[in-house]
Amino acid sequence: MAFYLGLGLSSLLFVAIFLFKVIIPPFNFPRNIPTIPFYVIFLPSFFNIDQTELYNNYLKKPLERYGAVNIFFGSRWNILVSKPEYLAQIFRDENTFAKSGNQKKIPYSILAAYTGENIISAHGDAWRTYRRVMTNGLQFFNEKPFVENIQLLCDIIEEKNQKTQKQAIKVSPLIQRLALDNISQVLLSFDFGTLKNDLNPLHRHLIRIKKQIFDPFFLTFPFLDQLPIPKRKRGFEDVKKFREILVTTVRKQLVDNYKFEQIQSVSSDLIRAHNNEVINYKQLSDNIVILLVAGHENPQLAITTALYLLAKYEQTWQMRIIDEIKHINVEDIKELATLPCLNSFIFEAIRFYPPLNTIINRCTSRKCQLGTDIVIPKGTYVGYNNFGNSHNVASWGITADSFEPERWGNDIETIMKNWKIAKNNCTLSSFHGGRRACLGEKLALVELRITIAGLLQRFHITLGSEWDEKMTPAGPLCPLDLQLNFEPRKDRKIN
Ligand code: HEM
Repeated sequence: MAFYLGLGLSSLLFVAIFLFKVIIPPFNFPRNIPTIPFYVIFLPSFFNIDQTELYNNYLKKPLERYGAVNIFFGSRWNILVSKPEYLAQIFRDENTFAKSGNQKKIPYSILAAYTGENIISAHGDAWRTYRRVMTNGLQFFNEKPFVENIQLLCDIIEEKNQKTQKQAIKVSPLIQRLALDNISQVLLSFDFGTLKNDLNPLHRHLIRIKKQIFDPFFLTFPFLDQLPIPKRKRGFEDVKKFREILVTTVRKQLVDNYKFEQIQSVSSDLIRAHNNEVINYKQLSDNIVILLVAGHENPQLAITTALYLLAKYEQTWQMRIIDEIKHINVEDIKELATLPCLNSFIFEAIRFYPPLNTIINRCTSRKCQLGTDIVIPKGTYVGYNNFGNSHNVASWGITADSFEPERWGNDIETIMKNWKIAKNNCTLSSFHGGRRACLGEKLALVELRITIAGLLQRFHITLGSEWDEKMTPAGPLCPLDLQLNFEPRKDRKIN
């Protein structure tokens, strides 16, 4: 009897401590910024609201007024920032706001097993080494596969149109195939091959892993990955196998074909660094995986969003861009980079719906002060909200919530200058900023330009009539299950 009473009491105590930790931020968290009620982050799991609605209803007011809030996210209390001055300070002071990715934050999770410690998540010497090895290959690449793959995708769309008598097409799976083939060919020296065969085993393996990783319940409570749950155990096995197959494929392509000695690419640079013992096998694998993950997922989100906005503004921006691109060669990436409507549209799409919305992966290495008066204890996770930052009225004026590519300027020089200014003063943080700025920005922009131009030369795009206009409820930001009509253009350009 006494045993059961003791067990009951300790269970109650455990639940009470657990609830206390979830409901109230730690006592040493700043009191001069608002605390978002803990349940807010769970709302999209129970109600049909997307993350832009969640932001507008629960975060916008406090964030725009105070620039920072206490928020419960990913099993812990964090400080979330959206004021450009605070972001600039965080990006500048790498030592105090130290990168601390999933491998440190939730080392026991499937997510951490998947991507490990890589160029995006690492801090200090390891990060500097990765950056030295990988920067060159991420800046100089052969973009030809982007051109070939967009033609393959257009052929698939035409085939689907014929089979389904022009019903609206589900876009996300197609863009995922495009983005995977693009990045594997351009950065990793092999062809994922999903545009030619969407049932290929590596692709099916990846789809399975993505489902396990982005399971909203386990994303919210990652500590559960420590329990012997059969479904999650299978997830760990899947991740292990996928990493092995991926790294073996890349090495085989490069080393067995004796190509890597002659090739200058990010994957051959990584293999050379491994052969020269600059990095070990785990570091090689972690970075190959992150090239595939960041290299396909982020462009996939940005392309999906861009297609949605092209369809939504079909009578204005789509027409203007068609006018610009209808006679040009999609291979001519220099010319694509000079087109005002195409480029201002892409920049506005990335401002309007930043593909990576909430990023919380910095941990304070000492007690510090954000701005003039927000005192943050040591060991606190600090992150930023990109959607909030790029919709902030103080930075973007009263049209912050309107989609207006013209805000970037009318001529390409002004557009490029404004893009740079917005990144430098941190009013736009979609590609991060400072020393840890995204190394794939140039590649992603080239891919977006080629993809949009290639598609618009062959199709007029409209929103599927049945599609419910919603963004994703949590995690990466893009239209949810987007469906579009692709009407073949009569004045199609033959390249
Ligand atoms: C539209 C597409 C993209 C967006 C919006 C984007 C955004 C970002 C963001 C927000 C970060 C900081 C992440 C963090 O702190 O956790 C980042 C870092 C990074 N991104 Fe991208 N990214 C894109 C495409 C790419 C591509 C195609 C690659 C190629 C592999 C890439 C490679 C990287 C790398 C290597 C870093 C780490 C830089 C460092 O910390 O030194 N990104 N990106």
